[in-house]
Amino acid sequence: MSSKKEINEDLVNERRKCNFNIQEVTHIIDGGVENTLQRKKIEDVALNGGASLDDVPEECMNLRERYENALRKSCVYANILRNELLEITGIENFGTPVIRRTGDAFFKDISPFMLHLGMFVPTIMGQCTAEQQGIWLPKALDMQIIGAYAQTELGHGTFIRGLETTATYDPKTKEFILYSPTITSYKWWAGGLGRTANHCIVVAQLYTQGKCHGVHPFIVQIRDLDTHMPLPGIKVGEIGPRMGFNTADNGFLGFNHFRIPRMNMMMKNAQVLEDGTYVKVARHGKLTYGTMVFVRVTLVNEASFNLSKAVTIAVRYSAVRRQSELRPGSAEPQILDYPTQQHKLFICIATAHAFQLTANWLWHTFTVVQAEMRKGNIDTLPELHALSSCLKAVSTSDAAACIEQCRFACGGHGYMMSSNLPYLYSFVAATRTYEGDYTVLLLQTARYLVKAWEQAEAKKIVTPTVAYLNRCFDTNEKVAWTNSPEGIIKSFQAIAAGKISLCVKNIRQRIKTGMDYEDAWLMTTVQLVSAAEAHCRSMILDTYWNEMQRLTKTSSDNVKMVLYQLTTLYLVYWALEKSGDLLRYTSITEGDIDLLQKEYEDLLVKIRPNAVGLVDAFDLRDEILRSTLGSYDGRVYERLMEEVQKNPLNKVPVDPSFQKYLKPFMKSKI
Ligand SMILES: CCCCCCCCCC/C=C\CCCCCCC/C=C/C(=O)SCCNC(=O)CCNC(=O)[C@H](O)C(C)(C)COP(=O)(O)OP(=O)(O)OC[C@H]1O[C@@H](n2cnc3c(N)ncnc32)[C@H](O)[C@@H]1OP(=O)(O)O
Ligand SMILES: Cc1cc2nc3c(=O)[nH]c(=O)nc-3n(C[C@H](O)[C@H](O)[C@H](O)COP(=O)(O)OP(=O)(O)OC[C@H]3O[C@@H](n4cnc5c(N)ncnc54)[C@H](O)[C@@H]3O)c2cc1C
Repeated sequence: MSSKKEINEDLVNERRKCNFNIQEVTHIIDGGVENTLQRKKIEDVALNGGASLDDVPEECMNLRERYENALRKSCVYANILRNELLEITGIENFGTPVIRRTGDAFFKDISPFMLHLGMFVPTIMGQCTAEQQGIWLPKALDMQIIGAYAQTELGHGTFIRGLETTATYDPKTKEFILYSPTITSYKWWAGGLGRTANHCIVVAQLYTQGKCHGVHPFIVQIRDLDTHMPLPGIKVGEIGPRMGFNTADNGFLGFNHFRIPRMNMMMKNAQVLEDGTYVKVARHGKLTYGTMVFVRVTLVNEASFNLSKAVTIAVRYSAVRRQSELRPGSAEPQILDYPTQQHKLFICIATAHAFQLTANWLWHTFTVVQAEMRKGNIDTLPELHALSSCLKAVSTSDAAACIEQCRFACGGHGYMMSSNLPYLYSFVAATRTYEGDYTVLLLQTARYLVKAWEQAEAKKIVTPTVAYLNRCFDTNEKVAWTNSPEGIIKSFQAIAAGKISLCVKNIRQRIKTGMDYEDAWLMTTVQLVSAAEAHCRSMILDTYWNEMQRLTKTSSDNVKMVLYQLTTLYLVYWALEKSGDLLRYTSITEGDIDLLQKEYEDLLVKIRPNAVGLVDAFDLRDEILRSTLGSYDGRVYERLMEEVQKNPLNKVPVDPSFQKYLKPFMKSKI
């Protein structure tokens, strides 16, 4: 066991073995040297005081203490944010992933301000007119008002058109009347709504001049700004303990004929004039869903970031942990030396890279589409919706599975809250559901793919992300298998095209048997989800491979080599995972699959000496990792012991409940 200041010897050796320049890889992950410098600057400012650390671990507090503690830290952090960080990032980038990342040094669970910054402010930016932004944005950015995003109801989350809350315009008073007509119409789940927010965005069915115009967003004050009491006509509270997000005070909200001024309707995309006339401004009916698209785009980055944390913890721990013996009497190996452990972990490093590069690419696409829309061109929105839907679904789902694998890789200690792995898992598991459930979003992408297929069939040129359909359309034969990165990507495109084609064929056949289109679609949804997933995987593989090629053009040889090995590992891993599909849609043989398996195992051996270097390259400060198992110095056992001292149960040698229950119980007769 190392002394307090020392770095664990095994980790020292691992770092000595690493044969590439770690900083170079950090710059690639960050998207350039400038970004790394900016990130470090933000981290230095945000984490300067080490204000994040709790005397008692969050998990040892009761619900109320946890909430209060999270609020205390949120205020500390928000002060740093508005007084110092905003100046560094600029308003337009204040929600930058880097700020989100430094926030994790303060909260193991979640900040009650998360939704204010993550959705309330972006919705004001995206759904308000310039005049409305002038009113709300400065107050929101300065946190004079704190908001939530209340869309989901007890009865409906997925099906937004089915929301029941009504906002009825009264031209006499120039107000909207908000009403919750049923128990299922109560808003449910909104983060920050239960105890913290004094305002929220409410998505409600708009009625004016006796007609319903569908769901629209409104900005609503729900609590008094001085007393914080709910305003008359508002019923608000916390929904109760959940698997994670326990400090986010997710809330419920009901309205009893609650009135808000006309101008509190967010009017960028549609307006209600003083006399009650409804005016549609937007050229696309779904622009009111804009905040969701934005958050889905950011969630791909979230998936990568959280996974990079989990795998840093698990790889460092696996270098420190020794277990079993390979031969009788031999020294216990580091568990990282077991190929099965490498199989669990190296794919997680590669996945974090794949999602990071895909997230950067998606963010760029998002900004291009936004710029086009500002010019009045909405043609690229459907493609963005299809892209962000499937990438959000697959990246959050894969990241959750990988984080759970990292926990498995840490054995019993991984189950400790102090490892931080359970927190990471519960956070990312929620991302698979919120902001659009996995299946539901893949079905949105499937709609787009079926249309694209029909266009390809009509010999029309389709959009860039589905351009492979034009190429694959005429191929009746199986695609020729070649074992190369390009060959694997092409094969995945063939799988996606084959699956989409089959879906279209099955829908048409079902219609021929007398089904209407909706039923034929419904009966094909299992295959449609699979087709959308295949399309998404082909895009991730393609983006990861091509972006890594581009980004390493000027890198040193060893960096090129290790990143090539990692990218190839990812491609080969997925080829093996989907070998059934490859056998169906390409000319791959059993022999080729054996070769792929061998290549995969060889790659594990090659990557092994650089494993710790690769996770060090994520450059995650200990304050952000917050893990007894994953710190840079590898003092795993000391930290586990230190954590025991902080456990309130250990404050007294005999628990008071002994006298109360255990002693009388033991002394009682059977
Ligand atoms: C001080 C402390 C600091 C702490 C640090 C803070 C740092 C801040 C930074 C934070 C950064 C990141 C973290 C963010 C974290 C956020 C946490 C979020 C928590 C969770 C929030 C929520 O969950 S909010 C609620 C989300 N709800 C949903 O997503 C619902 C899902 N359902 C839907 O989207 C729709 O109902 C659905 C699309 C499924 C169907 O809609 P519907 O109207 O019925 O449409 P359809 O009939 O199916 O389709 C019609 C056509 O419309 C097209 N379409 C649908 N949606 C869109 C769209 N969004 N854009 C464009 N087009 C769309 C669809 O494709 C159809 O087209 P077609 O041509 O007719 O086929
Ligand atoms: C931690 C957390 C935080 C949240 N924060 C917020 C927030 O701040 N604001 C907010 O408004 N909401 C929030 N939500 C709500 C969230 O957006 C919804 O829970 C989510 O969109 C899923 O909707 P649902 O709960 O109605 O699930 P349901 O739609 O009821 O899904 C249940 C099952 O039915 C399936 N299903 C549903 N519809 C279909 C379909 N058409 N085809 C096939 N299968 C279908 C789904 O795949 C799923 O398996 C939060 C949720 C969580 C868990």
